[in-house]
Order: sequence, then structure tokens, then C-alpha cells
Amino acid sequence: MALDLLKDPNIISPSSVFYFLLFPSILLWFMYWRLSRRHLYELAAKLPGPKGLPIIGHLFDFVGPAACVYKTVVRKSAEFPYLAKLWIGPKLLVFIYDPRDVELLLSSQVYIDKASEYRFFKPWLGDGLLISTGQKWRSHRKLIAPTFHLNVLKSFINLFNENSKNVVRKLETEIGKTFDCHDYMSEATVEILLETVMGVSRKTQDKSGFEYALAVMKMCDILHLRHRSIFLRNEFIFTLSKYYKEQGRLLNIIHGLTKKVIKSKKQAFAKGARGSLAEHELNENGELVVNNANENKGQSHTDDELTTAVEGLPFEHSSGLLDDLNIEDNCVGEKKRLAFLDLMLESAQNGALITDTEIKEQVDTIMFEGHDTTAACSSFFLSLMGIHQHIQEKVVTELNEIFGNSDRPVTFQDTLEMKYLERCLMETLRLYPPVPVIARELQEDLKLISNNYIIPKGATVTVTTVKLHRNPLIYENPNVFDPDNFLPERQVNRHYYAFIPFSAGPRSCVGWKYAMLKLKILLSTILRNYRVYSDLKESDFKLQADIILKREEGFRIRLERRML
Ligand code: HEM
Repeated sequence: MALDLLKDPNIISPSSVFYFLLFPSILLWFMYWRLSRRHLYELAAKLPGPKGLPIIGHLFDFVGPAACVYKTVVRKSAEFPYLAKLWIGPKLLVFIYDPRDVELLLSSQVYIDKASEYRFFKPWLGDGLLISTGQKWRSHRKLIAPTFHLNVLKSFINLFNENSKNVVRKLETEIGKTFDCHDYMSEATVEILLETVMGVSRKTQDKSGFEYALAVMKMCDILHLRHRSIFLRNEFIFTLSKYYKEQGRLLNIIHGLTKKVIKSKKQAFAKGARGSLAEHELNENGELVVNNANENKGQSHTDDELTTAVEGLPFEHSSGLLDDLNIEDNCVGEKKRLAFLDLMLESAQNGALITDTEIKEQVDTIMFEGHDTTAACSSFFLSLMGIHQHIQEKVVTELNEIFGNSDRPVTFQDTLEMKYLERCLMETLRLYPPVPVIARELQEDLKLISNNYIIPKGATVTVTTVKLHRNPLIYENPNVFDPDNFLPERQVNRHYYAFIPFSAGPRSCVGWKYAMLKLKILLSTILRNYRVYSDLKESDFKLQADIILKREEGFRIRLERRML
């Protein structure tokens, strides 16, 4: 009888059986899924956070322009002093901003996996240092970290000076006008990276670094949009969208530059050239010659700069940052003193330490990490100098004490004496950290120190540096730009992890010493030549917590020539 019913197409068709079974299957799957996440839900229920909507949680808070999302998240987490949880659909996000908890997370060797959102970087950065994990990350970090040793950085000082003077020359066309200084900072940063870390001459580029910088900025917009859009997070839907095509176009520009950089460096390398090609060039016969244009670029290396002694920047001591980079400092062999791309090519030549594809991924990673962050920091710094004229005057007084009336280039020793400028830089990084959030996906539960909360395995933990750095329990006037926050006596009792613009622990920024040295030379050169003004106040800033912190309205300043 039953068989007869099944055979009768008017009563039970195969499709009706399918639909009949579909509903219980989905229900069963859903029950299994909920049960498998029971641990997550139980622990999450105990965590504090603003109330969200059923099922979708706070999804709508992440929809809209980046500046609004930033404001909403800051506002909603304001009443939670230690941490705040948010649900975005089924995804549990926990924001932490107590330095003791931050230390627990960042200093650990267990919680080193980046959040799943970093996967959107894959087509761009592949398995580069920023997103890789496990053994690959460990071995590449060990290889790359020493290329940012202070002795390597000191050999870049001439190029930092030359490029800074170049920026000052370019800025001449803007004197008296209101303009966005981020464009200039971005282009300069790309060019400096190419000449120093990558060791290729600026002249090897067909177009300016500005085109690359612009493509990076637009790529970040797409990635940030994918973070916020529930639809675009899905790979299939993304490939159907207009953004996918745009991403392809931008990656062509970005990868075009990195491929060209590697190619020209490889050609020179094969002919025995080592070090920056901005200082050494190959002539038509393929012989290595000193680039005459660079012969008088600035001061030659002084004994001080070439010293093999391990010296830190004052910032290192004052911030109390501890990471594997300091440990590396103690065991630097001859080979480890090569600059980044030289070492990558040498390692590829000498064995299986790194493949060609991996070199490309690391070049893309360093170009991105090294450029957008420093461009944002220098743009915030100049804006703040324009707003706080009396602080700018103090910086310039210090610079006058160091340089007098001379327009000589900056030496390494000078950078050590720029103590007030350094405090201004650190205060800029405190209030406007270029990397506003650092996110990890937990593979193990994390028991916090503050209030004994446990964040469950499977959650995404977000260290919100913008909030951590403005904690009123740590900084007296947390929202006021006050470089004296970094006076030694004010720092002495402050928790190490209360100021982490470069992150900290095993996954901290490999380029922070490079960044600080370069920023000091670039910004001091600009301030020695120009007085900066801003028509906007800090309260006018529309912060955009993108992948890199920016101002929605741009970094608009005005310049006037300073008489030496
Ligand atoms: C003001 C400038 C800079 C800031 C504020 C900054 C900040 C950071 C932060 C917060 C991280 C950790 C990111 C995370 O865990 O998600 C990081 C990682 C990294 N940074 Fe920087 N950075 C700066 C400049 C540079 C420069 C100049 C370079 C290289 C030339 C660089 C290379 C890297 C790399 C390769 C990583 C990944 C390290 C790893 O995961 O092992 N950064 N940076």
C-alpha cells in the first residue's frame, strides 16, 4: 500500500519527500550546532555587554559608514570598565581594555592565531607574517625580525634624511594652502620603504609610490567593508559583487609594484650587488658602482652609527616594551645584519628557508604594514602640531637647541636627543593608535584577571587600543593631548600593557624601531622647515576605525615657511 502511494506521482513526489525531510534535517543540524556551542553560550552569558537584538545581536551597529561604526562601538562599550561582549549574529566578539587582561592575551604563545577576519587579506598578503600562524609564522618571524636590528636601521639614516628633504621640497607647492598632508606622508612612506627595507632605487618605479599608496587605501576600504557586511563576508556573494572586480584591479597595481621590486633586486643581487640600490647602482655593463647622486646625500656614516654595540631607542626604555626583538638583539651574527630583501634573497639562494612565493608574500606584508601605519601616525602628528601651537613651539625649541641655525642632516645621536619630540610622537600614538584594534581567535578558553571572567574558546577577542589608551584609571586627563604623559616619572608606575601602539609580546610589530627612527627624522625635518597650522580642532576629528585609524575628513593642515 505504502509503496503504491510512493509510486503515485500525484500523492508523494520525490521533491515532496525532499521537502518533507529538509525541515527535520535543518532542525537536527541546528540542535547539534547549538549543542556543540553550548560551552561558548554558557560562558558568554556571564560576560558583561550592551543588550542586543535576538539572533542578530548587534549586527546593525556594524552597518553604515566607518566613522559611525566607530562612534557606536565606543559609546556602547563606555559603561563597561573592563570588557564588553557583542554578538554579531552567531559571532561572539569580546572587547578587552584592561592592561592586565591585555598582557595575558598578547604575551602568550598560545593565543597567537589571528581572527578569522584576517582571511580577507589572503589574496593580497598570502601567508605573510601578519596573518600566518604556527610553524610557518615562527620560522619566518625568526628570519625577518633581525633585519630590523638597530645596526641595519642606522645604515638607513642617509636615505631617511634624503627622502625627508625630498618631502620638504614637494611641500613647497602647498605653502599657504589648506591641503591633506596624508597624501604626502603616504607617498613618502612608500618611497622610503622601497629605498631602505626593499633596497631598490625610487627611480626603478615607473609611476610614483602614490599610485601604490592609493591602491592600498582603496583595498583597505574593501576589506573593512567586508568586515562589516554580513553578505560580503561570504566568499561566493563577494565574488558576484562589484567589489571583487575592483579588488582584482587594485591587486594588479599592488602586486605589480612588489613583483617589479623583487625582479629588479634579484637582477642586481645576481650581479653581486648588496645593500640599497639607492646608494649603489649597476651601470650599463652590469657592474656595481656607487650612485654619484647619492654620494653627498647627507653625512657619511659616523662611528656612532656604525657601532656594533646594541643600543636601543629611548622609546624602548620608556615604554617598557618587551618582545622577541630585544632578545634577537643579543645574538646578531654577520648574516643577520642584512636588510630585509637582501636577507630574503640570500636565504632563498642558500637553502630552503624561504621560497619565491613566500618572499613575495612577505614583501607585500612589509610594504602594507610599514606604509599605511606610519603615514597615519605622521599625519595625526602634523595635525596635532597644527592644533597645539604651544607644543609645536616646544618641539621647535628643542630642535633649535640640537641643530642651531644649521640645516645639516639628522644623525642617530640627534634622534636620541629629540626627547620632547619623542614624547609628542608617543602621545600621538596613545590618542590615535594607527592600529586601533588587534584581534585574536581563541583556540583555548582565556581566564581574565579583571573580575575572573572567562572568554570561551571560539570567541574573537579584540584588544581595543583606542580605548585602552584612553583609560581614565591610567591617564589623568585621558582625552587631552599631553606629551608629558610620557615623562619618566609619570610612566614609572604604569602597566607595561597600558600603551601598546605596536602591540607587544611574540606577535608585536617587527618594524617599530624602524618606524620611530624614520618618523623622528621625517617629522623633525618638516618642522625645521615649516610651521604647521590647523583650522580644525581635535573635537572636529571624525575618526574612522578602519583597519588603520584615519580621519574621515582627511588630514587638512596649512604650512608656512620657517626662517632658519
Ligand atoms: C607607526 C607605525 C606602526 C605601527 C603603529 C604598527 C603597529 C603594529 C601592530 C599593532 C601590529 C600587530 C598587529 C596585529 O597583531 O594584528 C603590527 C604588526 C606588524 N608590523 Fe607594524 N606598525 C608600524 C610600523 C611598521 C613598519 C614600519 C613595519 C615594517 C617595515 C611593520 C611591520 C609589521 C609586521 C611585519 C607585523 C606582523 C608581525 C607578526 O605578526 O609577527 N610595522 N604592527
